[in-house]
Amino acid sequence: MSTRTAVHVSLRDEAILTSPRWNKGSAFTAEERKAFGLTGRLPFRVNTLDEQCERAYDQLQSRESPLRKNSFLQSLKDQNRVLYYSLISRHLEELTPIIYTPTEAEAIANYSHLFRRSEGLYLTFSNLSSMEEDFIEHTRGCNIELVVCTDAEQILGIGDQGVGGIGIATAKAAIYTLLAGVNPSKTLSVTLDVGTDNEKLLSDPLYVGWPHKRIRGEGYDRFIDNFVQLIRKHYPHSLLHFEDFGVSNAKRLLDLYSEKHAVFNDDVQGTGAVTLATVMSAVGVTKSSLADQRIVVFGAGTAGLGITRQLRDGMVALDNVSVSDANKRFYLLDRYGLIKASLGLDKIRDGLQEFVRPDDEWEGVKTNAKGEIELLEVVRMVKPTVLIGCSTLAGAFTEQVVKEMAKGTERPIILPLSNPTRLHECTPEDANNWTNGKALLATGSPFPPCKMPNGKEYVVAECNNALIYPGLGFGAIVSKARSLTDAMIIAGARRLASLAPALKDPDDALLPDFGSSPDVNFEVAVAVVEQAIEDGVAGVDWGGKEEVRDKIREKQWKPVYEPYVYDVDGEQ
Ligand SMILES: NC(=O)C1=CN([C@@H]2O[C@H](COP(=O)(O)OP(=O)(O)OC[C@H]3O[C@@H](n4cnc5c(N)ncnc54)[C@H](O)[C@@H]3O)[C@@H](O)[C@H]2O)C=CC1
Ligand SMILES: CC(=O)C(=O)O
Ligand SMILES: [Mg+2]
Repeated sequence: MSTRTAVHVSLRDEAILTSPRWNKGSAFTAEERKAFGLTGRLPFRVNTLDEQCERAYDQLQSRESPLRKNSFLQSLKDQNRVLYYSLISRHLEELTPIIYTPTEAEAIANYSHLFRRSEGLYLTFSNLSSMEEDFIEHTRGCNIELVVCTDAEQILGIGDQGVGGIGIATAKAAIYTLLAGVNPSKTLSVTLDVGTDNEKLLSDPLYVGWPHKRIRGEGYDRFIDNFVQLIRKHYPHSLLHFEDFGVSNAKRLLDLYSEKHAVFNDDVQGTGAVTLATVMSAVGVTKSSLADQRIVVFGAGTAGLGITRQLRDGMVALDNVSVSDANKRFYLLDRYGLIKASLGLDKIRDGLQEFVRPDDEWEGVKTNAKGEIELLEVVRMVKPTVLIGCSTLAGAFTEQVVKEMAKGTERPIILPLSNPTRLHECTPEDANNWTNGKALLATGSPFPPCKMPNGKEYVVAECNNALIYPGLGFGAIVSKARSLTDAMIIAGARRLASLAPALKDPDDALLPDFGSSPDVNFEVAVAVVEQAIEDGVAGVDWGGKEEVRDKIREKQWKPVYEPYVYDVDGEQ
């Protein structure tokens, strides 16, 4: 007999079997079958969750392509939530790339053709007048703690995906549950459908989103503001996570709302934090400090700027250098080559000004026909110790660039972070070969280990924000923090860096593997809560460090079946 307290549930019969939240399928016990009118609706045998996972895993294996596995898992999620999370938790390293990058990018790009049933909340620009009603209808009876939203303008590295963006919101929310233990019933995934500029989608007769050019300017701002005000009104203590907004909106919206609500932009802050941890781990191997690095960032968009600012803030906080000295350690490039003063205001986006290089520093340096200074020249001149790619330009880190970098530094730190896999600036294997195994590497999507010249394998760390954002967000949620402060983010990054295998063995990976990401995110959440309490922004008053750990553990949702009793006034 189970000693767990039974949950009171009011759904019966077909309604409970078709509710992904409550359905247990063949695992309903004999008593539950009787109480919920299921005896004749299920085959005789009562399965355990272990048996169900074994069967589901076999079924999954019969699908060959990653995309088919992705849609199988999506169906499973629609049928039985506990089974979905339990199955993935048991095969985390194998199945995360199926439900997240890289496969989810393919699922999103084909969203309208794969569409079977709704997931999350679709708020459409043309239905602005019913936004609140739609919102209330969808969230009735829920106690939402986390909202993940996207406007889908820059999904991973594949650009504008219109309504298909719901796929990244739900994938990011699922990762919160898998890696941090956020209760899936308390999360809301939202796509803000403001149209799309993706011509392929607009001309597709099967496109299920709003077939309209993307709304920009005042209309867009009003729509987003309506949405944010709804969240503030109905769920004032929730965390609002922005994902894959375009470069002209991501940082702007974060700044606009950060004083008013607990907001988090994953591409800016999550990517910044995981990259800070990676570089901290790498400088541990090279026995130098953050502030000693010369850092080239290729692709100065949302992620590029988020990474740059976070590394800069890390230098200031941890190495005690001034902001202006720290700014000088960075060299940013975008479509127009090196970002230098003479590029002019139209080519230098807001937020980049602090990192613009003076022209006189580059006198005499070779330019291309358009007068731009390209990556190879920058590498020649700067002799960077760190090279980061977030440009979506596959192959940008050529053999020549990487070899040039290796001439100027003993252990080049190279992070091709663009997703999905096919968009990486170089493969780790190439970077490893071109540097005779000297490069310290991490990538945005998973890659197999590289063979070192001495025959050993080098495990390539996955520098993906998923290694840290679930812990950052969960820490903010459980501490009831009014905001996710810079200090909380740095605390999370430091905790992640402290868990790097390379700390113990310099030939090992720069970050822990995804198999251990639940433990890693737990530690990140602990660091975030401790910092929130120290900074006085937490809404809880937990005493010692052990209490923080116990409370976080208590609040984690786990994919296990709770016993149910039928109750006409129970949950639904
Ligand atoms: N590993 C991770 O955790 C993360 C990886 N990313 C990846 O980073 C990439 C960029 O994402 P966002 O910053 O959100 O996009 P974004 O569109 O804001 O930034 C991309 C930047 O690269 C620039 N760019 C494009 N072509 C270029 C070229 N030929 N040369 C130089 N610069 C060029 C663009 O002008 C833009 O400024 C994507 O592939 C995304 O998947 C983003 C967030 C997290
Ligand atoms: C990982 C992620 O957030 C991105 O590639 O956009
Ligand atoms: Mg993203």
